[in-house]
Amino acid sequence: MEETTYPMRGVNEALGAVLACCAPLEEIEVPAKDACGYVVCEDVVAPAPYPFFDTTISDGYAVRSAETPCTLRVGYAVLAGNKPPRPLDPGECCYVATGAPLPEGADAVCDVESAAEAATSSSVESAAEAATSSSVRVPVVPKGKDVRRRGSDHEAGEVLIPRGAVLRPWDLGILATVGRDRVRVRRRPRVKLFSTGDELRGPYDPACKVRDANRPALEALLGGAGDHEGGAIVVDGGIVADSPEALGAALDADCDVLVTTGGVSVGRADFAKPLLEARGAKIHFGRLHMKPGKPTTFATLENGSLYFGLPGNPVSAVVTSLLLVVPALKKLRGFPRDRCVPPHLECDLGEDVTLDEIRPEYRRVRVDDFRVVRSTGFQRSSRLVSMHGADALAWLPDRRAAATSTLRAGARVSALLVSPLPPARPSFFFPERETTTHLRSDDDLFKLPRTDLLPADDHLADNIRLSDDNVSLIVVCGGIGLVQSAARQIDLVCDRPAPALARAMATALADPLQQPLAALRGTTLVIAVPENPTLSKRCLDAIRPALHAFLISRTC
Ligand SMILES: Nc1nc2c(c(=O)[nH]1)N[C@H]1C(S)=C(S)[C@@H](COP(=O)(O)OP(=O)(O)OC[C@H]3O[C@@H](n4cnc5c(N)ncnc54)[C@H](O)[C@@H]3O)O[C@H]1N2
Ligand code: MOO
Repeated sequence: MEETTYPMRGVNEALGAVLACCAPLEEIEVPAKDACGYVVCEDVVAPAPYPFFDTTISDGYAVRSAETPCTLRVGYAVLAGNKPPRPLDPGECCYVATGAPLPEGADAVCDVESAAEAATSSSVESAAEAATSSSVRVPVVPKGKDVRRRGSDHEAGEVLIPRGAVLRPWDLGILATVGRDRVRVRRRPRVKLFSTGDELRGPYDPACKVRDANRPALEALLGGAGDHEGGAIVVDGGIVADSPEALGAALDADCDVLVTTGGVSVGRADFAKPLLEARGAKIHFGRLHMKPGKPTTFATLENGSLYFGLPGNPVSAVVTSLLLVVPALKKLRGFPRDRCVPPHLECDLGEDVTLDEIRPEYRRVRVDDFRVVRSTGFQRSSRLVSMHGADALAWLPDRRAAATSTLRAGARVSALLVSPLPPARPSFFFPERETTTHLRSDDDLFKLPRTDLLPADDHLADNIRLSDDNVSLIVVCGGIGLVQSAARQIDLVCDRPAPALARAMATALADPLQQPLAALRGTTLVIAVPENPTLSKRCLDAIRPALHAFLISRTC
């Protein structure tokens, strides 16, 4: 076996080298409607105050506030887009639709609902009727009520979108609001993408052995406009045969970034590195201390293009694209450096994992409830299905660095997010109370996988029903006092009481007005403890050994 001469580089060092080579591309002007995802190169400044005139934020009556409360004649109506025909006379009001200009003399608006309420039953009975009456009774309307002043959304000269921002869909609305149909942005990089390998056939070829999975995956990843994608203009270069001549022709492509997959390892048909050397390209790194992705190569070509030689194994190609190529493309697009790299989340391992002997690993994981990571299955670098459903790449140290061969469930790991996270289960949408915050941060139970914490409110029964079948333990906070509100809801959804646990907690509390509960719903244990943080902890402490035994039996 031929031994490669390239030193093994750490991923952070490699990322630093990549970003150092990526100077933001030049500025261009694009139609504002096409500017989503571009980095803007100018401060977008409001040319005029907005709104242009004093207007109203409700459908109602423009009044002179000093005259209220009173009955007023409805002199005329102004709809949005119309001009008031004349100033308001004393004793007069006018109907105004939301967004219509206020007439001179008006300094407040009484919405139609309040006018209807203030009216006697003989005159006006509903908001709809009030809107069409010829006179209206209005209550006290303070000066300025429901008035949207000229320039109160933004003043002339205000910076609405600062230079350097990534334009989002709503920013296109802002550009439209201020009448900008073109905007200065940084050019998107042009990427040329090739797959290499004699064994490969077209991605959708019905009769073949190895279909090209890398081009469709990388074209979408590098060209996609999502937060985790590259946002480049990707040109598909097709499949390149395993020969130095064919690869050499590919390397001559005119683009900002050239990406090939395959042929970067040390095999007889792996021509990328020798060819780069022969052509005098500057090779920044040729091997990485990571799994997957070891033979990843990065170079500056003679014509100035940047070159990524990614491994042919599809997972390796995708993972190294996420960690290196997407950040490079973002830097070229003008993103600030800290926004080029995938964000990371500190998570707990949801299961024991065996570490690689030599290389730190980027394991494909899903992230549950923003805190627990679980593997997407068998992690071989040819098995692209391990990317399916992956929200993040969990960084796992190698055995030597970790001084162990296995990381246990509950261990802290850093997860690099590669897609938008799925929502947490419904219970997490409820406002955190003192107890829930306290328990979550302090209690080891909640660092274990498959535990859930619910407040004792009207939604409790529904929330227990909605909890994932995989949840082993649900802790309900409160509802165990005089009226036992949690008991009724827990009864509705649980099949069997667990009286021994309830008794142990009650004994620990020694308070007749606090009756903790315990019941089983299938194999999920539901317990209800006091809301008070000290008392809830006392309950959990009383049954902790039993809970641990129960949770472990559920995990096995
Ligand atoms: N003696 C050694 N052998 C290998 C080493 C090593 O250090 N010493 N490293 C291994 C690692 S790690 C990787 S990763 C691969 C990468 O090799 P290449 O980049 O040269 O890739 P290929 O050999 O061309 O292909 C690898 C594998 O992937 C399949 N493939 C390639 N392209 C595609 C594609 N577009 N779509 C689907 N599948 C593709 C190809 O058929 C091979 O099965 O090298 C190891 N070997
Ligand atoms: O480093 Mo390779 O990319 O694991 O299979």
